Amino acid sequence: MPTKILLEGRPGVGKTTVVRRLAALLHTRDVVGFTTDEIRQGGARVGFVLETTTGHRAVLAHVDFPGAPKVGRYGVDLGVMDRLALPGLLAASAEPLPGRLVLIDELGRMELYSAAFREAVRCVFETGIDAVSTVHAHSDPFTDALKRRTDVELVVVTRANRDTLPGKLAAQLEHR
Ligand SMILES: Nc1ncnc2c1ncn2[C@@H]1O[C@H](COP(=O)(O)OP(=O)(O)OP(=O)(O)O)[C@@H](O)[C@H]1O
Repeated sequence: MPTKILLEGRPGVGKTTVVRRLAALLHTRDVVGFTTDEIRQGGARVGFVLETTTGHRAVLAHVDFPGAPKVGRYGVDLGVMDRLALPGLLAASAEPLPGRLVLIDELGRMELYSAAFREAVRCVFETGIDAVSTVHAHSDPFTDALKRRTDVELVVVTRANRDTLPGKLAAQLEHR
């Protein structure tokens, strides 16, 4: 049975750091997916950049982007989800090769504005592929349904466990 792990955490608790460290520890896995990180300017957060595991980067959201959609102060460029985030997820679920692992950071309000992304995530969770995804702690019908799935392990990321989680998860995912 494939391993599906959701890493839930409050904003800024360290979810992206956990999945980046995890990816660096996964020597036997072919990791496909993306992470999102904040862009800071003069100490203030001004946007978010999306980076694929293959090294492609683009600004997903920025205070200077007009939107729509807008999430808080940020205009979101949904084209970035289509161009960068989706192809890897769709390819991985279409052909769930042995050793492949999907990494998604994160299932958050900005990313979930894309209906195509939601559909790609649904495919990943329906297919027999291992997946690790970070997820916001907000209540939301799409992510609430994923969290309720009996085949999903929901792990809450806290300041107390964020340093040990990458190693624990790597051990779980490498010994297969
Ligand atoms: N294990 C850690 N030890 C020390 N600092 C950390 C650790 N993990 C994260 N941080 C710091 O906390 C901040 C937020 O980390 P990170 O971006 O990983 O959190 P996040 O939960 O993904 O945030 P967001 O909700 O904005 O996506 C960063 O400045 C990061 O350097």
